[in-house]
Amino acid sequence: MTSGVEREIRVEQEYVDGLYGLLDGLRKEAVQRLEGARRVGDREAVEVWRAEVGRLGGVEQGLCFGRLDLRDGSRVYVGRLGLFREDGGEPLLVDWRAPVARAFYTATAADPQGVARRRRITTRGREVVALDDELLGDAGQEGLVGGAALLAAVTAERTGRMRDVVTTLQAEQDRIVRSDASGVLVVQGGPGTGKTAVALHRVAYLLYTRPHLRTRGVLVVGPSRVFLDYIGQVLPGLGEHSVVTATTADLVPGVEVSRIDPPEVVAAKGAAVMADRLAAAVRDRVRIPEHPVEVEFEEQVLELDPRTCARAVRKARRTGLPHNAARLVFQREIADVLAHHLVERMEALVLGDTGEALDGGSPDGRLSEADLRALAAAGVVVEDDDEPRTLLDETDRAALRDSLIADPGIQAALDALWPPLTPDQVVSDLVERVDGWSAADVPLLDEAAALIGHTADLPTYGHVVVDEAQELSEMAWRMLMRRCPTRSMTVVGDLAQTGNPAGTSSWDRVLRPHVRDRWELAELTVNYRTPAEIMTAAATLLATPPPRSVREAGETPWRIGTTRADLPGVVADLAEAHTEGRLAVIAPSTRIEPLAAALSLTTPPDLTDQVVLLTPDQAKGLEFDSVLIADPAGILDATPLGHHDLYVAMTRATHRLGVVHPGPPPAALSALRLRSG
Ligand SMILES: Nc1ncnc2c1ncn2[C@@H]1O[C@H](COP(=O)(O)OP(=O)(O)OP(=O)(O)O)[C@@H](O)[C@H]1O
Repeated sequence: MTSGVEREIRVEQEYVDGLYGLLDGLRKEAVQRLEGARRVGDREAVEVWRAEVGRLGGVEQGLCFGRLDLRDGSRVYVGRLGLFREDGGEPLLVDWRAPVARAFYTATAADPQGVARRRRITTRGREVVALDDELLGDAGQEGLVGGAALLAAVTAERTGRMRDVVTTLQAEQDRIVRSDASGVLVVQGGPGTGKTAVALHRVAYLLYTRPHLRTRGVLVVGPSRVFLDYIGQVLPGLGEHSVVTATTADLVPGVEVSRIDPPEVVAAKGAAVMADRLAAAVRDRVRIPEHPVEVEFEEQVLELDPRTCARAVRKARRTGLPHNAARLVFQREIADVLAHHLVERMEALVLGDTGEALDGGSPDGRLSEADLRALAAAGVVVEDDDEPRTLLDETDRAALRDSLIADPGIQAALDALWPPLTPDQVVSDLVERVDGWSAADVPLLDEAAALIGHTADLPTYGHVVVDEAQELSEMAWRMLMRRCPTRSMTVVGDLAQTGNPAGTSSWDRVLRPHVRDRWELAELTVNYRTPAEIMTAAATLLATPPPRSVREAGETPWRIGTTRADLPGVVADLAEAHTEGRLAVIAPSTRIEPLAAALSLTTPPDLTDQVVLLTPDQAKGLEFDSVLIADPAGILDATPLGHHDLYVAMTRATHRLGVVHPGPPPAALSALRLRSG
């Protein structure tokens, strides 16, 4: 028996060696081509080959992880990228995203899809260390695909960095990854159901199947920089390096977020009505004078009357252009009228009703010095002969208008009516800017930028992924939609985890205004992270049942009571005694400082540390072997959605959960096992 397995491992090792040999050959060639392109200064080729070197470099671990033996006798090896014989013939390794590889994730005994055997190949480095076969000949067994490999993956100790799940992607996840939805695909699922994993694998899939996205760009939006670092290795491991990651606060360049708003202010700033208020603030900056305004141009006094201004404002607004661009239309309109007055006045000076030359400003019938200067300023050349020029043609009038606009005095008068604006000015009209901006101000600044036309350096993307999407305010959605003109998006989140007072409780409500019916919902139902015991404890915080856990961990969550004063000391002792894997201490923001001191920890956290200290907000999307909640009542009371925050905190654990509560425990946690000191 053993020798049979060993023999099989040897056979696979030989095959896998061949694949790595091919990979090495491709890498060598890519490096040479990159160097060649650099030598000749071909920047385009440098980009292409640099990307290729990155792609080939990223797939070293687990290059080949599966084999399908099909009923027709053929065999398909599945891996992180496609590899072909040097003569370009049959594929030796099929990219997991290719249609033929799909059965690796979705074939079951009940629906074998032509597969007789599915083999999982586990490698360490380049060495094949284990094989795991499933025979799909006999109907009857349903459920999770690749049970042993999956269990090994979900119980493995965490490293502080998310791994890809390409070898154990489950059928319900695969369906979402390969969905051909072209509008907005919403993936709703409870904690640990693999939403983040699925979203990232879908990005890799879309880049493979829709190559134009490589040029149009893909943006992944996550809740924090810490989270983006946490997921940062997943796409490179799938051979994809070209994706941009950002928090919503990063989406407006040059804005430094330096303060935190109270919950009610966050809610108010996030509401869609702010868009109307910003638009009104921009409109209100335009002023129509009540009385005629006198302006001077080359010693001539001209008058700007309210009706002319009102007409120019109407005309500029009718263009639908953003404020700063419409301002130029306004200026042209006014300058046209002023130029017209000026021309009339000059011509009246030199022409009579019959069109004959009259004695004008100077005794000899010539234009006065000031007139000549006005015309010269406009670029109109008046010949210095005895015959005064009688008519100004269109070109002259245009030149006169340009000179009027360029004149500092006129410019100042026009700016007083229709001022050029910056986003900061507009937002400062509406919100109190005490010392710097808050995260909730960023979508307002972006909205203002759109209203005034300050959007030149803001990139757009062909596809946008939004993680923890339940946290986005209506204003943040408006900002994201501006980054994605095609509205091709993958939106993943859990309405039961919404902690942001401006976040959502309905996908339809936030999406419909932008895409109407062009969004569809997919759901994930199995929790791969949090063991059943912990989910049962956390479920007391919810009105609806949580997702089914894929496993029990055998460790019952516990609680310890303490006093307010002793909390940091008790938590520090527990953290010190902790030896198994990574531990997250999750506490309300008011407790972070004393806890950081007691635990000698720094903030912001480094997730690869053995112990980290986080607020529930910072813990969103992350996971740890063990979680210690310090002051659950403090979390519950901190915001109107405190019960969601506590639920998020409790569901970060892959193995162990403890709760330290000063005073009596919150009712929802009172049934937890009481642990002695
Ligand atoms: N098919 C799978 N095979 C192995 N591990 C998986 C699979 N799906 C999910 N996981 C693991 O489960 C954990 C949770 O996944 P993920 O973070 O994507 O969940 P989530 O739905 O985004 O959770 P949350 O809403 O709590 O942020 C991760 O460690 C992930 O690697």
